Amino acid sequence: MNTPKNRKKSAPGLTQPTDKPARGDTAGTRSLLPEIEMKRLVQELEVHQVELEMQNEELRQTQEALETSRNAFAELYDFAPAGYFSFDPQGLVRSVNLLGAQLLGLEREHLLGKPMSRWIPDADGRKVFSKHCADVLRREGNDICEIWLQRANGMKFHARLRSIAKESVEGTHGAIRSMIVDVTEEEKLKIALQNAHGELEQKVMERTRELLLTNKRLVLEIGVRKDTEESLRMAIKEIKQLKDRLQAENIYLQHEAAQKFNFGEIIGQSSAIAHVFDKIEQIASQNTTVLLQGETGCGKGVVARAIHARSARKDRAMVTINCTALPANLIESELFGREKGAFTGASARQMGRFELADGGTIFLDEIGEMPMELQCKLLRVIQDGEFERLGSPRTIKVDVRIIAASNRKLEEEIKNGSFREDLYYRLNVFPITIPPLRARKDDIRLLVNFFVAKFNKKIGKKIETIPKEALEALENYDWPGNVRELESVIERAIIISKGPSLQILDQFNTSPKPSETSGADVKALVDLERDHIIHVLQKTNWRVEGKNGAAAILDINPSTLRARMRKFGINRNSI
Ligand SMILES: Nc1ncnc2c1ncn2[C@@H]1O[C@H](COP(=O)(O)OP(=O)(O)OP(=O)(O)O)[C@@H](O)[C@H]1O
Repeated sequence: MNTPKNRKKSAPGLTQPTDKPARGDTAGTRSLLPEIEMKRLVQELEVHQVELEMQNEELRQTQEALETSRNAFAELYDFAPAGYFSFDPQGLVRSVNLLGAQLLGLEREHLLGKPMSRWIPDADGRKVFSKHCADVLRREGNDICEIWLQRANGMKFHARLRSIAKESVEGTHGAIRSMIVDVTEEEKLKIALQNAHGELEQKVMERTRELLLTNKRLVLEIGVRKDTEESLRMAIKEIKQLKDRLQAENIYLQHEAAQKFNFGEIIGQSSAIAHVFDKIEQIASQNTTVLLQGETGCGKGVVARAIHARSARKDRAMVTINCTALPANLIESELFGREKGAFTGASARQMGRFELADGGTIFLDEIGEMPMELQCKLLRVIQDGEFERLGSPRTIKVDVRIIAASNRKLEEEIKNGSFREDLYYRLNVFPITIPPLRARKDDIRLLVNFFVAKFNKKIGKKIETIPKEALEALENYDWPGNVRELESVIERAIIISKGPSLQILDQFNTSPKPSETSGADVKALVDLERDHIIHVLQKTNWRVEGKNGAAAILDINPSTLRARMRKFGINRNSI
């Protein structure tokens, strides 16, 4: 900015030198100051004048800028988003912006100089306001209060006042400037929020109460369940005990039933077979040699197995030797074993059946068929438990229980000279005679049922009934082949039966019955067998083996047929 001093230096050209005396100058003054001095003064005056004019201009511009700024401020003030009020210490409105007047629904001039309390509808609010003003003035700081205000149209709104004290100048009491905002919506939201919060809390409390109750119930239920579980466990234990007892009873009953109707695998309820059962019971646990006698197929094999199964040797083997099934020249090596090269064809060392049966039982089936020379060796084994393998001088000692069986009357064989008497007495320590099936007809029905069940299972049939006539026919038949024959008849019938009823196609020849006790009749039966074998052999031109051989026609093994032939002394030359 140009200071007057500067301007004095920088604008010398502005001064207009003049020779004329200054206006108003008296003649006396002119006479006092030299003219040159006068001119200089005039020049200076002119410079001052110019400077004043410039300063005037500057002032005017500053005033204009001030006016513009004031207008802008007034606009800002009027249209600010809050009501601006200033009050004197008594609460009279000194100034208010446009929005402030609009908040109260009035023209600005109707507010100025009026007490603010006029628009505070309630006495409490008025108290709050005057206290607020006093506090603001006293603290000369920022303070907030909330009161209800009432518009000119009577509508109330919730107002928030944020006030500040205006410094008092000397001699004045200062003033309060307040910004007033309508917070009705905000308050409503706040209340709604508070209500929602309250509701939420209420709900949480209710839910918590419910959960606590549920929890309590659950705890009770768990207790009840635990009790139930405990009683269930007890019940299961009791059931198990009952089951065990039932099973035991069942086993006992089954045992009873077995005792009553069968004996292990031996089926029968007749008094004749019951007598056999008693004998088995008596002798099974002993080491005694047993001689089983009875017709072919009557069950000597099953009785031998029953004795072994009830003996202390049951866990060791029962070795069976069918003396008819073995060729005469092999019986010895089969029984006692052989060393390699003991005879032509003995390519390897072989253990005999007596050695195999060591600790167990040996069942010598069809003992009557045993060649005389071997009977002696057998006697030695029975007496001393000793023998030698074929081709070996070494004596072997064994512990074997002997059960022998014969379908021939051995006493007769002794008489015929085909069986050693001493061996017979050694074997006949405990004889058991198994009655033929015709002597125990009471067992037939039971045996039929047993075989039907057995072959149903084996063949996969479902035979459920046996016609009365069929049963009667079976009961009336004499069964020369005994139980084996009955078993074959039932197996055949099951195979051919269609549907659930048993069909028996076999024709049973019920020729006059031989007396069961007569020894002569038994002999007659043997003779019948001998005659029949001779008859068949003659028909086949003495061919034993092969498709059209006598063995095939008789439905027996060729070695069995040969044994029978030996037994009956049948040979082509002698007939
Ligand atoms: N009481 C029975 N209960 C059930 N099955 C029996 C009975 N008796 C015999 N059997 C059966 O009959 C068939 C012949 O029995 P087993 O071989 O014991 O007779 P066996 O008298 O030894 O005959 P063989 O003198 O020809 O050697 C076998 O299948 C056997 O299971």
